[in-house]
Amino acid sequence: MARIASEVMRERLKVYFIMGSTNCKKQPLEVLTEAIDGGITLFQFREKGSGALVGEQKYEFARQLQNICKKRGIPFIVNDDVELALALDADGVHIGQDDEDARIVREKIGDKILGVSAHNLKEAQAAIAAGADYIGVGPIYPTKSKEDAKKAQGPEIIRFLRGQGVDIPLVAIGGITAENAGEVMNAGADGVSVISAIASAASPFLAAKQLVQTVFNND
Ligand SMILES: Cc1ncc(COP(=O)(O)OP(=O)(O)O)c(N)n1
Ligand SMILES: Cc1ncsc1CCOP(=O)(O)O
Ligand SMILES: [Mg+2]
Repeated sequence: MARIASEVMRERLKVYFIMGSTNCKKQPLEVLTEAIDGGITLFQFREKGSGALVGEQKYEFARQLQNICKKRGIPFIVNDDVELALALDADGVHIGQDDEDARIVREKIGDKILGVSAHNLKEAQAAIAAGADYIGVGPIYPTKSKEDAKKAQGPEIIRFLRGQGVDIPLVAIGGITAENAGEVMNAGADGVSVISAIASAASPFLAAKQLVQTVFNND
C-alpha cells in the first residue's frame, strides 16, 4: 500500500464527519448510516468526553462503526488512539498537538492516513515535515463539542496559511454549519469537518446533505 495521493485526500476531506457515542441524539449507528446516506466523504471515530466508552466497549463500538464505513466505502479514521487504529486496521489516525508525536505515529502506522491538528504556521509546517497527509485547522468558529478548544480564529487562519504557501490538504473544523461552510471553502479549505452540525441534527441525513450541497457547489 502507498501513501494516499494528495488529490485523493482533498476529495475525501470535503465533508468529514466526526462522531462518538456522546455526540449523538439518536442511536449512533443510525446517525452514521444517515450521514453516509447524506453524502459524507470521510469519517472519524472520536470517543471522548464525559461518559465516553472505554476498553472492550469502545473497541466493539468502533468495530461496528467501522463495518458500516467499510460496506459503504467511507474511509475510517481513529482519533487519538493509535493502538486502536492498528488493532482495527483502520484507514488512518488523527492526532493533535497534545497527542503522541506525529513522527512516531507515522512510523507506527506506515502508509495509513495521518491527520494532524494545527493552529498556526509553525505547527502546520511541523506537521508536514512529520509526514501528515492532511492538517485539521480550527476551531474556526466557537464550538461546544470540544472542552479544551482553543480560541476561534475565523476563516482568516485558512487564508493566512494558504498565503504562506501551505498547500497540503487542509480541512477546517469548529462550529461549521451549512450556513458558514461556503466562507470556509472560499478561504482555501479543501473541506469541512463537523461534529454537532450532523450528530445533533434532528435529521443527520438532511444535515449531511445540506453540507454536501454547499461544499460541492462551492467547487
Ligand atoms: C479533522 C480534525 N481536526 C482537528 C481535530 C482536533 O484534534 P485534537 O486537537 O487532538 O483534539 P481532539 O479531537 O483529540 O479533542 C480533530 N479531531 N479532527
Ligand atoms: C474536535 C474539534 N477540534 C477543534 S474544534 C472541534 C470540535 C468540532 O465540533 P463542532 O463541529 O460541533 O463544532
Ligand atoms: Mg487529539
